[in-house]
Amino acid sequence: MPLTGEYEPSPSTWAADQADLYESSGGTEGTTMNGMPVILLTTIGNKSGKLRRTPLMRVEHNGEYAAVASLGGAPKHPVWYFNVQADPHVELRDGTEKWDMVAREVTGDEKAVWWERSVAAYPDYADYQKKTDREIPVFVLSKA
Ligand SMILES: C[C@H](OP(=O)(O)OC[C@@H](O)[C@@H](O)[C@@H](O)Cn1c2nc(=O)[nH]c(=O)c-2cc2ccc(O)cc21)C(=O)N[C@@H](CCC(=O)N[C@@H](CCC(=O)O)C(=O)O)C(=O)O
Repeated sequence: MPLTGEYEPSPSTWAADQADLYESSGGTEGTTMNGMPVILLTTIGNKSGKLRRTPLMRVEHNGEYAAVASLGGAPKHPVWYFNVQADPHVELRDGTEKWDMVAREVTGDEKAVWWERSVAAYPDYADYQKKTDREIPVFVLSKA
């Protein structure tokens, strides 16, 4: 069931601009960063109830995706993390395709497998984790 609600762009304009281009082009533009593939995650704001759209690096394996709450290795989680924690029903756009997904935070061995996949897809994640004592959380998104 697609998420409904009023869309509220992020104040982080570079990300909001990419999210808007990605969505408004139906996934034909705004689909990369530095030449690497990007997906678009839609969540429900856990305080506002508004739709929030967040570009993330694309990490896919057998139809499941990782959502890596890296925020460039900042000391705090990105706030979209708390949206997904509060309501794991999300939407993921990968290019022109879009699905309802259910997110679960992974830990332990499962996280290690998905972290390896994430770093393979986007090596900067390893640098971000070195930058911070915060353990960068990873959600795995499966088709609803
Ligand atoms: C700036 C802030 O954004 P954020 O949710 O913390 O997410 C920060 C970043 O992760 C986000 O900008 C990402 O898109 C950045 N980003 C990546 N961020 C990552 O963490 N990982 C990535 O792999 C990644 C890749 C990427 C690729 C392209 C690109 O353009 C951006 C990319 C934001 O939007 N804040 C809003 C609130 C947003 C929100 O969800 N509010 C909730 C409440 C949240 C709460 O406070 O609990 C609500 O509406 O209820 C505000 O300050 O008004």
